[in-house]
Amino acid sequence: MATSRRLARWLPALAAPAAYALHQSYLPASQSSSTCQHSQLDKLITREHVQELESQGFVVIPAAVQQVLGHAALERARRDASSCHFGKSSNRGQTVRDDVVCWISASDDSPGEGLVSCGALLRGAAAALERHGYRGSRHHRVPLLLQLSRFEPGGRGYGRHLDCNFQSAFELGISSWLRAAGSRARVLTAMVYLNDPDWAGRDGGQLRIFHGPQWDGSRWRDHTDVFPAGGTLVIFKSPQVPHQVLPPRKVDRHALTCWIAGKVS
Ligand SMILES: O=C(O)CCC(=O)C(=O)O
Ligand SMILES: [Fe+2]
Repeated sequence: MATSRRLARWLPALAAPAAYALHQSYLPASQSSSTCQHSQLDKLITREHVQELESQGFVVIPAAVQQVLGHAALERARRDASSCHFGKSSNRGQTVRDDVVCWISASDDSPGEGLVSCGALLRGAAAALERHGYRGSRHHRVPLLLQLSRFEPGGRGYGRHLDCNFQSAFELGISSWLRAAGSRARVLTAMVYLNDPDWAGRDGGQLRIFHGPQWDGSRWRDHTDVFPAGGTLVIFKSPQVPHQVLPPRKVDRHALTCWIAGKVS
């Protein structure tokens, strides 16, 4: 009797750390942002970029790969991307999603020199933002695995979504909710496009970022379309910025994505 009363007293105290440990075990392997610093990216990113990200939720830096790593590196990464082995993503949910993906490991050279150098650039984004005073989130963790996605012409793109899944354990069921721990921890999405640098309007495939009403000088718009031109770097706040991918029209569309975890400030 005394034992069961003691157990009843200790059980809640034991359950909380156990639940925390279980939750942590579902987070993707990651490193602190300071271990992923990229000195050339630190020079490209400015205080103005950081202010744009803080105020409007996203920032777009055209030709970032070319400026930091050079044109040849972008071409190497494009070649590497075209020879990856892609499969359907396990994270499909209710949203239309017609891409195929391949996971690129930061601790492995096998995806090719071009992809590895673009991955290192992306993985340096959190440290570069911190260096220039970013305050939107903190305690950044950078994953070891990056997503390479391919959208093919004729598909439906990727419907409007957030990169964080905030559905409750009741809605998802406990095991899917635990598996979504990594997605809930995301605070920043950093992406580079590995396409033709001259990607144009007729090619489709825009990333449509929804930001609420903004005056663009001639009319109110609630979204901005970003062309996935090769080398463009896009960073946005994962929990707050809904976005979608319009279907590409003629050629395959490749993007390398790094989801940075942390705490929203
Ligand atoms: O490729 C893009 O532009 C965005 C892809 C995307 O939204 C995602 O993978 O979650
Ligand atoms: Fe997304």
